[in-house]
Amino acid sequence: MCAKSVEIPSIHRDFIRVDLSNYEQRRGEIIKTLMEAATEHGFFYVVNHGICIQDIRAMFQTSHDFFALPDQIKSKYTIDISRNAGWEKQTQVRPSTGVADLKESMQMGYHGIEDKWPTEQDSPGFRQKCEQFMQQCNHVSLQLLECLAIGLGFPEDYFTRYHDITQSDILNTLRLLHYHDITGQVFDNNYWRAGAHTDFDTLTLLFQRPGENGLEVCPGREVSTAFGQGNYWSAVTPLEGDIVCNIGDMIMRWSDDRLKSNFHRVRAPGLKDYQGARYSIAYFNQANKSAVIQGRSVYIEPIIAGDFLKQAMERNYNALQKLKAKEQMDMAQENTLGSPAT
Ligand SMILES: O=C(O)CCC(=O)C(=O)O
Ligand SMILES: [Fe+2]
Repeated sequence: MCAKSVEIPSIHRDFIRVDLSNYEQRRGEIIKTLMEAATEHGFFYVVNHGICIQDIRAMFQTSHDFFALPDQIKSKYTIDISRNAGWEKQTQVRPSTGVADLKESMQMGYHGIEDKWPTEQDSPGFRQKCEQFMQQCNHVSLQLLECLAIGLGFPEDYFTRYHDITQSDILNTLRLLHYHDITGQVFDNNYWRAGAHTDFDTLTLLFQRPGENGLEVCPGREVSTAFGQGNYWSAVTPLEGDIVCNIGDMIMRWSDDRLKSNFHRVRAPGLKDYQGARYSIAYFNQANKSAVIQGRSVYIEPIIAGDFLKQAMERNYNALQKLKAKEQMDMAQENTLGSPAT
């Protein structure tokens, strides 16, 4: 399965740039461009979004400083999967690869995670910077969600009223990612900085740093089977200040598949590439846990957002168990075939 996803060829794509400047005056134009981007590629750049480069750089610096702490300190904030908050290092195994991503990450939410915020002593300014950045990401996200609702023919608050960060059941998450420096190292084909996956959420905002390449997408309608075994992968080049946005599974279902969530991954660079560290920052929008996700034509069966996520995680877990069982069977078969005849 993993080897196959490597075999999919790559092509260059120019992803659509959605310009959010003069939002109120240009909303109609923005909706048009956004709908094209969200229904065709599912991945697009968002530019002139109002988060200034200095703030983005400062957030990256905060992330860098946190990850530079000894593991002993970071492990005080080890991830709690049930709250999707905290620190993990090389523990996320994707069903597309069967091995842990070559990365560490730190996830923070809005409510109920007091024990997962690093103390001021451990990471000065971390909480304040993250919370400020989350507010900025939320502002951009609400504009995009509003435009998507109108573009789909719904009332403008159709999605935004279910992404209410003042509610205690908000699931929006800020994820800081650090892919380690692997200079001089060579990994097998099934090792990825982030294995192929779709996001479970409604809308992801992703910040990258120039030169730290590796993000690839298998866009929209072309994905036909599981784990990125669609037609072509395309690189999503990091452009400083621009946000890379992608549609997630939750809003794909909510929109009866009109908005397209698609597979993406982060390649582990080879010896000929830049193999230094990569830092990225993702802001995942998810509907409030109690929100009802209901389509109008294809997915008319309502589902609570919390259950949707639970089911998505269970599907992932089951796919991983299946992969492991298959690997064990293959290994047992190889051993049998390879054992000397008696
Ligand atoms: O780091 C990246 O560029 C992508 C991360 C990602 O896809 C994720 O965390 O879901
Ligand atoms: Fe992702």
